[in-house]
Amino acid sequence: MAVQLSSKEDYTNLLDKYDTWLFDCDGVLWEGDRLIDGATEVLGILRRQKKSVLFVTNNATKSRKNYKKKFDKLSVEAHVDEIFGSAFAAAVYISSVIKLPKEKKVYVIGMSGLEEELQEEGIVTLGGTDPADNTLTPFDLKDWERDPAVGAVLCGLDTSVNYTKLSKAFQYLIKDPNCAFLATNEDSTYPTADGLLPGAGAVSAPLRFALGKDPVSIGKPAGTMLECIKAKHDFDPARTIMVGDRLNTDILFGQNGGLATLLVLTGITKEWEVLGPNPSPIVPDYITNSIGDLRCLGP
Ligand SMILES: O=C(O)[C@H](O)[C@H](O)COP(=O)(O)O
Ligand SMILES: [Mg+2]
Repeated sequence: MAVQLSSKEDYTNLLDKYDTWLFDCDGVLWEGDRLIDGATEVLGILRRQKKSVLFVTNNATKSRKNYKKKFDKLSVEAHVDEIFGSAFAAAVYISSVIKLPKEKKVYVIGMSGLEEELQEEGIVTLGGTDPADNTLTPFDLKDWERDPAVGAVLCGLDTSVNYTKLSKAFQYLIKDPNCAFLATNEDSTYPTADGLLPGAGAVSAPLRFALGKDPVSIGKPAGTMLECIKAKHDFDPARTIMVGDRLNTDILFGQNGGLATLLVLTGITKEWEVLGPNPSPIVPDYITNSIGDLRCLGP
């Protein structure tokens, strides 16, 4: 059963128990460009208490450098080495886990941040923000020449997804049985400042349906991102807590990694999903309304 945090003593105990705090971003620190009330103060409190603060987002629309600019714009202290996104994890996965040969290319359904992380890892990309792929002109297969060098299709949140991109990705995956089908993450929805929108999982869903198979999903709850974090930061899983808003990504990611988990209710998950009447089988260690509740630990 999740421990519902409410008193200053509850939050103080959490502060004493955990040295490393992993924060999900969308729905925990912000919704779109709107900061969650108190988030900046609480991050400041944790840093003053000499806690390690890391950011772990499934949002593949931005590279780590882009996220650093977003943090700066929102006046939230963050260092690029503290930021881990599924775009970065996907680049590491392709280069270091499946070790895609350098002569192979990746067809991308995704945005510039994803392309940037892949290209920084030395991976040649097709699709993505290429104007030839960002068109509503009907796709005509006889006018298109498949690039045989494509060895993987990677899907991330793409707010410009279209039939041309889906068709090219589909062709790459049915014509070459060795072409890897990858997704940065499979979040069903995306919490913006003005409400829910379809998430990255809804972008790859047409391909899953047309192909009759699922992609390898690299983001939370998969362990790839935690492996990326371990490669850069020393931390004790027993004294590390993952703070998230989605049970089947953030909380499961924490549990898979042997971390403590704190669910906040400022994003996707609603209280009844944890407390009943029909609770999820994924049960966080702790639950609180907002990360802002930890302000009581200030100044
Ligand atoms: O659709 C998506 O990609 C996700 O909703 C979104 O970007 C999740 O980001 P996170 O909550 O992991 O920061
Ligand atoms: Mg989130």
